[in-house]
Amino acid sequence: MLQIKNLSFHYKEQAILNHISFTAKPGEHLSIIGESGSGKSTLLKLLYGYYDLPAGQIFWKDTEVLGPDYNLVVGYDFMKYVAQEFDLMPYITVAENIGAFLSNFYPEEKQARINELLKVVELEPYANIKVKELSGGQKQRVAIARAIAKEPEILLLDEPFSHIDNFKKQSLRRSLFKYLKDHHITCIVATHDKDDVLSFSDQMIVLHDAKIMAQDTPENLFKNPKNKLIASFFGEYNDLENYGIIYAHQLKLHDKGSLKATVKQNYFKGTSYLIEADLNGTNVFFEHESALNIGASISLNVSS
Ligand SMILES: Nc1ncnc2c1ncn2[C@@H]1O[C@H](COP(=O)(O)OP(=O)(O)OP(=O)(O)O)[C@@H](O)[C@H]1O
Repeated sequence: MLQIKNLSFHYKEQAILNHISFTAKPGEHLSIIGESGSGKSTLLKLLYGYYDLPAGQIFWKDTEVLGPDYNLVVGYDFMKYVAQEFDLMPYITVAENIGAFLSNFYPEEKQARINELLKVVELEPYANIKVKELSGGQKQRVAIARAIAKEPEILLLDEPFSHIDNFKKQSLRRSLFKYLKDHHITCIVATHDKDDVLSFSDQMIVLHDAKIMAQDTPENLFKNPKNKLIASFFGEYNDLENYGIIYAHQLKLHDKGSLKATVKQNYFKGTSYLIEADLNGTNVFFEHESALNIGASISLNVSS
């Protein structure tokens, strides 16, 4: 079990993290979300032992994670960290980078393991290309493969797909998170992307004002967002008098709807349109299968 006990941290005077406590079980997948600057990366670095803790403790099983005051070399064998800036060896190939920390004792096993990892991150065609010739997204995939090469017990991922295009992102996400679950690797992900969280995380932590503002399953937080910050992570929403937070997909055009509004703008979203309308002087957003005439008077209903 990963245990974070009453952790506080500051770079200068201002607290970045204040009295943070949570746990993650072996094999569990936990996401950390929060606005830019809320301390997600700092928290991952602290979990990795990158800084000394002014207050609080971090344990993995019986081992206390300690910072550079206690460890000559930052980090522990049971844990790997893929930072936003990945640190690869540019003049050797993708396969050599992935295998850099694997034992040379059994060359065939080593090659099989490299091939398996190339498959997980979908980089088989690039095995023999030098890393300096790769794009940012390809480098990010090499960094992920190298981090899981020696099967860590915990993997810390900071915005793991931020450099990866939408063509690859969906299948890569499924492939990596399935691999981690199958191998019982605890995974802590800092992310801005709801798609990293909704289908894959067991728990989700929302950081705000240096504290944990909410912690629950993604499904519970999605279905009952207790404030606008949480709702905004999941999508377009409205804060309606008498109703509270209502996502755009919950507000529907309805002949007998009690909310009278005027269409202001249509935004094509692929599977539907996001319609912006004026409701008593307030902008509201709802989804609809087609665009509506600007200026049209409409009635809306809230559906569950
Ligand atoms: N090395 C540092 N020295 C001083 N302040 C820092 C340092 N690293 C981060 N900070 C500050 O700490 C706060 C938290 O930064 P952090 O990178 O942890 O946020 P984040 O939630 O990961 O942001 P983002 O989503 O933009 O990556 C920010 O205000 C940032 O400016």
